[in-house]
Amino acid sequence: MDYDSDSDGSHISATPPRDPLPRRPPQPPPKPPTSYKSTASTKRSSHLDIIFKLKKPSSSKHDKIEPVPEPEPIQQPDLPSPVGNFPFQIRRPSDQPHPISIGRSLETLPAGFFSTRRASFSKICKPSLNFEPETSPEITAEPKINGSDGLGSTKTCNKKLPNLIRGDAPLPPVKLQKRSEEGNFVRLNFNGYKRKFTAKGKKMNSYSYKSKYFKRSKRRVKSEVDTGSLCDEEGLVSEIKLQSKAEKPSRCESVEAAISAVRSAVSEENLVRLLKAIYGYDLFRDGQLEAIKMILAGKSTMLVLPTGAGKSLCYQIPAVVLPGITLVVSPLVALMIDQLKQLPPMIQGGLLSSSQGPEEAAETLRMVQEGSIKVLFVSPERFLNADFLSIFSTPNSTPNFVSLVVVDEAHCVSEWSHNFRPSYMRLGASLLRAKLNVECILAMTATATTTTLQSIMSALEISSTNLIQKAQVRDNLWLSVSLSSNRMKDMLKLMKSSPFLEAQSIIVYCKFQSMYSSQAISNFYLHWILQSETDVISRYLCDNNISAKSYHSGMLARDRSRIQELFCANKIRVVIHYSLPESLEEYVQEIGRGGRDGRLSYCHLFFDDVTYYKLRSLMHSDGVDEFAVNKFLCQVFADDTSSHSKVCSLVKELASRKFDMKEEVMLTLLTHLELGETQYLHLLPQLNVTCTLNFHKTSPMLLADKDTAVAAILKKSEIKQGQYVFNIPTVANSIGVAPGDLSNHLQNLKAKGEITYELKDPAYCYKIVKVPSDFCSLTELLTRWLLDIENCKVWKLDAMYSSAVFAVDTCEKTHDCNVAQQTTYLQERISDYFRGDNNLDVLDKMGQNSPFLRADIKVFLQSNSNVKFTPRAIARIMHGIGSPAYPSSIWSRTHFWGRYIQIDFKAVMNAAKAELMNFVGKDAP
Ligand SMILES: Nc1ncnc2c1ncn2[C@@H]1O[C@H](COP(=O)(O)OP(=O)(O)OP(=O)(O)O)[C@@H](O)[C@H]1O
Repeated sequence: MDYDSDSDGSHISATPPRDPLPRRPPQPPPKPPTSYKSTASTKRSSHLDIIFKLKKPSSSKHDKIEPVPEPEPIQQPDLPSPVGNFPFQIRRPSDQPHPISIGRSLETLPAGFFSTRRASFSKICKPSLNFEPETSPEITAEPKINGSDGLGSTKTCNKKLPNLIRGDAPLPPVKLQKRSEEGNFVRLNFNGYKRKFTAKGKKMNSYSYKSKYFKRSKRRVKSEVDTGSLCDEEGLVSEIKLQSKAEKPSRCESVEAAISAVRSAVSEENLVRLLKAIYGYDLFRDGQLEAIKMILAGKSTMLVLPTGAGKSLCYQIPAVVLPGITLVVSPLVALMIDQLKQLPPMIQGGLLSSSQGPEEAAETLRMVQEGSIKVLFVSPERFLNADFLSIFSTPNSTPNFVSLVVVDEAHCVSEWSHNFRPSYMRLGASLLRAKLNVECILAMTATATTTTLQSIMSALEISSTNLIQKAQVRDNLWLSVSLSSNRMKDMLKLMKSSPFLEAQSIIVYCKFQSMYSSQAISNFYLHWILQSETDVISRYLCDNNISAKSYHSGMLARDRSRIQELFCANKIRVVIHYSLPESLEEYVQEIGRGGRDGRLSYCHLFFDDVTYYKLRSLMHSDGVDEFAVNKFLCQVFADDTSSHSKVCSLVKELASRKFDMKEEVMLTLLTHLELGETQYLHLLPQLNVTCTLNFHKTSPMLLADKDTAVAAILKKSEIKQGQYVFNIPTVANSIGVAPGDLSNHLQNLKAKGEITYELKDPAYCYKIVKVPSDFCSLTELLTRWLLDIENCKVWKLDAMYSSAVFAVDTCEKTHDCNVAQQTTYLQERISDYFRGDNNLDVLDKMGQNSPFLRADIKVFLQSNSNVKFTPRAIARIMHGIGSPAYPSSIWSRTHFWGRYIQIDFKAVMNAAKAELMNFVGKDAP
């Protein structure tokens, strides 16, 4: 395949670029869904005409690669915005001038449509959303959630701010921000003022002082008072709660006494006493006491509490009472660090992460073994490590036995959740019991549908009677939604209106990062630059005198943690979604960043159809076909030998391109092959498998005479430019040692000055346990499973989009648009969704066909006749999404990139399949 070909001749198009298309017949009436699995048949047709304004298209390549577009000026005069009202109108799509109904027309977009600037803003003279709640609560209203805030909260932002992506950026490659739960958002100190505080000490747990993570700039932290604020040069202010040293001794004594009391009798009275002694709180919040009692009774528990409702306390209290270690499994290092920081001073904590140096990890393990760590945070990948597991396979009498395993973000266990992680599949109850000898498991999440809960509880063997579930959205969050065709302008207006204007801290969630090309210093190359939407928006806000900082996964960890620290402890009063979330789970989790101290907070969501279409396409970016799964399986088992002790490896990048499969998808398949009904393989920790080695002291032959490893290296290496290049597992297998042992041996030789070497090519490593007897049925099974996951993601997005459309519609109907009405509607909708209500209305606004689709595919195939395509690869290109074998940096240059984003992905795949059959006769896959 020629990736360098810039011109594919695809400027010749069957689609008349700017002519209006014939109308499609109206959509059939909606059908109620049956289950998320049968997405295609369960989605309801739109009863609304969803429209959007078509901008003058740009078909020039150069238009596509313009730098970040600035928002267009508002064409119409500003309407007065009454205080407390939305500064613009919430409207149904049909309010837009010159509507083009997606239901009836516009099956294709002119080339480059999505690369044009944003549609211009138009104001509508319709009733506006009134932000005055019926009961007129103040923004400083007291907590509404159960229980009191006692000493106030120290824990505010932190963790799992979901992986977001981008908004309506111009076409060249649409790309989700690197998936990370740390989030991509703009954080604001709306008032932008600076305050200087001095403070007396930092809150630390007894272990944390050793960690590099807790070093803080002395310039910014000085000690004086118990509660202070940090302030950086740009005026972002964050409050930190600090613990007075004088308080410690008496507190420790009362904690000891309270722990003994609970150990002798797990009564409510004793637990409240312990709560007071450790945290200073007077009351448990809803669900906490019940969960703690259940865990202390040794019962595995499923806990579903909203974000910020106080889940951490539900394992921290048992951790001090139970005799052994509490292992907390978290999906992200940032999350672990944050949770470790939040441990009360009397709970000794530690963490093990891949980002630690060997000395730091060894020190933590030493402390674990001597029993001086009570709470240990680990990633699920750690469970692949036999050495780690062996530490805990000890009798209950030793200091390092595990009393409790906490699975945080437990929804990651389920493939039907919004954030499935294959490594979480490893946390099945049978493995935890067998390897860790643990009886009690606590699974915690803030967002899970009934289906997700069922799959978590079945994997972790938690009885249905041990489910503690409270409302998914706290009632101190006021929710509103508006459709916007110029989100930047609308957001600015929103922020400059009440009550947003009064808020000190605002989070703006963004979705995408996009690649923009820019002329490089040398004129010969075009460079692609990753630009995060958060950067664009924060720059725009700063230009408009609002102090804002960008925070996204593409930033340096150091910069990120500085911004996080500065903002973290602030009481976030406003959450703005600049882009549609991918699911109601994601929405709920993100709005949960607001009002964590229980005070009233406002959450506004902007949505638009363009973002919806882009996201809908992206939901198909992980999908794979039977053909690819079959090729993948053949490769995985290609190395089968009679000896099952041999280690096989699959270089991630190469395999990903070869099978056109994302790395996470390959890992999902491999994990299924290990943990599915039949165990076909045993996964090992990932390794860099390609070694490039130089000899320095002794000649290679002489060294090989006395060293069998070196002899094997000489035998199995290729010599490239005088260097020995070999595969670590291959050499290790040939001398019957583990790859890790060979690596250690190489390190010794290096220390003696004999060799230098470099390792590259991260690879999945595994041992084959059993070769499948029937590749075809296994292929079919795995493909079906992945397809169900793909459909589930699409359904979740449709449910999110429909909720936004219906919330706007609800407002429209009342002509009064009070934010309370939207809040009530969204709360009900969210609870129906999480309950798994089968009557949930879900719009299906995707077109099913276009008269030009087949003809365009034909032209595309003709102009790329030297390239092999699958129907899915063609559909991805027509939807403007890159894949490992057809990267967006190359394929976004085609004229057809993203042209059929509004036609259902499967319909495009079917058309591509038919055209491929015509084009290559019987050879189409
Ligand atoms: N009983 C209580 N009384 C007062 N404040 C509490 C109580 N329990 C917890 N909190 C405070 O509530 C805040 C949020 O708690 P926590 O971080 O445990 O929430 P969470 O449910 O784990 O949130 P997330 O879903 O983001 O992980 C913390 O500041 C915590 O100290």
